[in-house]
Amino acid sequence: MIEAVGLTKRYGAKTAVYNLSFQVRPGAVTGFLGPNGSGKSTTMRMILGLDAPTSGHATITGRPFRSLPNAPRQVGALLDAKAVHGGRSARQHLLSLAQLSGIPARRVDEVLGVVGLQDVAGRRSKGFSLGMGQRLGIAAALLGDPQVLLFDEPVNGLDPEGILWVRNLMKQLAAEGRTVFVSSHLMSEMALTADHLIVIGRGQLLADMSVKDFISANSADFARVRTPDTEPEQREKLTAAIGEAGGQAASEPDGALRVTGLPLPRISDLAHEADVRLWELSPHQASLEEAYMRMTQAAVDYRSTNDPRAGLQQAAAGYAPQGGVPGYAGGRPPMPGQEQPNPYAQQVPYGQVPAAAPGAGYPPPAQGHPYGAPASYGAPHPYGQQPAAPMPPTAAGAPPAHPAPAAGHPAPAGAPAPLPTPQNEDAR
Ligand SMILES: Nc1ncnc2c1ncn2[C@@H]1O[C@H](COP(=O)(O)OP(=O)(O)OP(=O)(O)O)[C@@H](O)[C@H]1O
Repeated sequence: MIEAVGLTKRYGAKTAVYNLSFQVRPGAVTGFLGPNGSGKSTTMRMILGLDAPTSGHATITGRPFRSLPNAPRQVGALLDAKAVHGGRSARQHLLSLAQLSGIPARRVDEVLGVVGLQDVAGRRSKGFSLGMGQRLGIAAALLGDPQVLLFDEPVNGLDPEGILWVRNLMKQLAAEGRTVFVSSHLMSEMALTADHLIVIGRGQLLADMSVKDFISANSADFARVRTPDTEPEQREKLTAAIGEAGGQAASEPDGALRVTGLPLPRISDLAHEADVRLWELSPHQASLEEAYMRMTQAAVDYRSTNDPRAGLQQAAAGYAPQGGVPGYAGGRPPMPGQEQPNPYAQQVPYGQVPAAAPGAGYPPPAQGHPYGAPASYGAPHPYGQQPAAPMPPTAAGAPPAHPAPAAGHPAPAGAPAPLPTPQNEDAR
C-alpha cells in the first residue's frame, strides 16, 4: 500500500502540493487525476523519495521509500520515459538497470517481449518514438517484478492499440494483487482503467472515491429540449412550466435546454399543456469527462483564451451538483490554510470496488490475455501466448530485484545499495 499523509511541497513561493492525504491499496488500479501542473508528478516523486516533502510524509508498505529494505526490489516506476541514455540500445539500457539490482539478464528479454520491443531491442533508444520510449519505460518498471508500481502518464504517445495494451496491463498487474498507481489527465481513460480515483487540483485533494461511485454520482440523466429558435418566448414559457413542475432547466451553449428532475414524457406533457412546440426532446447522460472537467476546471492553471470550458461551471450550475465540487463551486480551491471539508474526499472501502466499473455509455473493458498483446514492432511477443513468467526467487527468497524507480533514473541517493547478483546469473 502507498500512503500519503499531509504531503506538502513548496518550491519557493509556489505550492505544488498541499496537505495531500490518501491511500493506494493493492489489488486495484488507482487513477491519479488532475489537470496539467496540478502536482501529480511532484506527488509521485515524493512517494519515491526523489523529492523531499516540505511537510507531511509518504510511505510504501508502511515505510518511507528510502528506508524500505531492498526498495528497488519492491517498487517499480515510470516517471519520465525520456530519462534514458539515448546512445544505448533498449536491451543495453535494461541490462544496465538489471545489473544494478541483481536481476538476471533473461528477465530483460522477458520484459522486452511484454512491452513489444523485442524486435527493436538492439536499436539505440534515441531513435525511438514517444510511444516506443513509453514502452521502454514500462519495461524498466516491470523489470524487477515489483509489488508496487507507479506510472506517470503511461499512455502518453501511445497509439490506440498501445493504449488498450497499457489498460489491460494495469488491470492484470492489479489482478495479481499488486498496488498500481497511474496518473493521467484523462478521465475517460481512467474510467476504463481504474477501480479507484484520486483527483487533485492545484495540489489539493478534490476527490477520493471508487470509479463506481464517481460514475453513479456523475452520470445523472438529463433531457435535451429544444424549442423553435425563432420564438424565444416559447422557451421561456417551457422553462417556467418545468420549474413549476419541480424540474430544473438550464441553457446549453447551443440554445437548447438541459432538463433534470423530470422524465421525458412529463416534459412532453408540460410542453403540450403550455402550447409549446418542441424541435427536440432527447434523453442524455452526463459524460464522466464533463463531470471531471467541472470538478477540476476551477483548478486549471493553463487554459487557452479560446477554451469554451471557461464557462462550463457557470453553465452547469443547478444541473449536476455532483459534477462540481461542493464548497468549491464557482471558485478556486481554497488557498492553503483555508480549506473546507470536501465531501468528495471520502474513502470507499476497497471491498466494494468492482474489478472494473465501466459506466453506462462507456465501452466495456477490453478482454484479453494476461498483459495483452501490445502492437509489437515485429513478431508477436511470448506473452501473447502464455502467462507472464514470474521472476525466479532470489537466494534469500525475497522478491526479485528491481532497478531504479524511473526509467533511466539512478536509485535515489540514500537508497539501499544494489543487491548482489544472484548465483549463476550474470546480467551482462
Ligand atoms: N522543481 C520545480 N521547481 C519549481 N516548480 C516546480 C518544480 N517541479 C514542479 N513545479 C511546479 O509544481 C506544480 C506541479 O507540477 P507537477 O509537474 O507535479 O504537475 P503535474 O500534475 O504532474 O503536471 P502535468 O500533468 O503537466 O505533468 C507546477 O506548477 C510546476 O510548475
